[in-house]
Amino acid sequence: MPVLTEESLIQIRRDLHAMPELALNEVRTEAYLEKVISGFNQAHLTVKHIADLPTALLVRVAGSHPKRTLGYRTDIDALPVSEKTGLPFASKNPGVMHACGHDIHMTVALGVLSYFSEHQPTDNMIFFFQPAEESKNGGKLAYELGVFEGEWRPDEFYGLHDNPDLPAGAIGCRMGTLFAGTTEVNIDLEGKGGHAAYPQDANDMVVAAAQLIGQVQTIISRSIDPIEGGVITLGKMEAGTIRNVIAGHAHIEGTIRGLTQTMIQKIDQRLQEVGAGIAKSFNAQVTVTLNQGGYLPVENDPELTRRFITYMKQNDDVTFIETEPAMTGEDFGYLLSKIPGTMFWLGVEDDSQLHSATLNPDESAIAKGITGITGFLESRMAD
Ligand SMILES: CC(=O)N[C@@H](CCC[C@H](N)C(=O)O)C(=O)O
Repeated sequence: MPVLTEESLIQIRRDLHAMPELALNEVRTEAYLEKVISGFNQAHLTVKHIADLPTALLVRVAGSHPKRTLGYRTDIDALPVSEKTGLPFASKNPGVMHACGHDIHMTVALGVLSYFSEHQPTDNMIFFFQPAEESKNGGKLAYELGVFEGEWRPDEFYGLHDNPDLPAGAIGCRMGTLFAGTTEVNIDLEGKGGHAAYPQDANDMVVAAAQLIGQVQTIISRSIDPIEGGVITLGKMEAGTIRNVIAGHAHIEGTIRGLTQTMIQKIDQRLQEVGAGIAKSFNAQVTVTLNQGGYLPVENDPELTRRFITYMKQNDDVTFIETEPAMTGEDFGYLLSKIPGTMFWLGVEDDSQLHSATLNPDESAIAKGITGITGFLESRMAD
């Protein structure tokens, strides 16, 4: 059985791109991945399912002379974004899109796995196809279900994220913190609805929500050290039903970003305080619900990351770029808080940003990524 060709990798990526599924609903995606893997040389492979996390998939490759177990993780979920790329292989699932490039991530993981299914590694390997990265903490769920126990526990964990700002196929990484930690924010404002003509008898939650949003935007600019920085984005708001009814309820969803836990906790606290202030001044009930889940800052392990960067810099086939920390979040941060490892970027050069309806990653990154990653993992096994 040959290792996946560049042509078949592109086809796999396009198939996956056309069938995006949301967090914890990746049923067809999981089945597709399993079908592709069933075509690999099975001599040293063991597949594992998790009853309580049915869209997750793990594959163990038994090493010939194992000194350790190397883990490689890819996320598999998509986003509630309506695709506007116009590509022939665009999403066939309306309102859902691989707008964060997890189709590229999965294809690279399959390429690396197919290589090691043909070239038995010396160390053991665990490939983790993880559901629910964009929300619902799939990495943390898996860890807490005891998935990484016994022979399924990696000693080191590696994973990538695609990056449209880097040249296609380039590897980006840094020592220390690569990605921010995040807190998911839900805010419910409860007042009293009424007739548009009689505001004196109602308690308008559209006005209260507008004030709250304005005040929230002062948290970063007035309460946070600008050298450290942070982000609050309120990405969704719902209130009211019709123009001439005063809304008695408003709902807001957002996300907080900070590069340290201390910073995230400070922003969390200020948000609670602003919510309490709005509740008081509008005589309303304001419930601020914060959930960090597994989205801890992504902290690269010093020694493993030094080895990773050294390998990538010395490899003539790899364009390596030292990157700054990013305010993107990743629940791989949770897994790296339990198991040392390295997260890195794979360049996919595109004008559109991650989470954009027009994201169109450069597919030439796939083969280059696989070459760099398999080379690094083999060099790690030789240590
Ligand atoms: C790489 C990336 O875009 N990741 C997502 C992770 C979501 C974090 C969490 N659900 C939140 O929204 O707070 C991101 O939005 O950065």
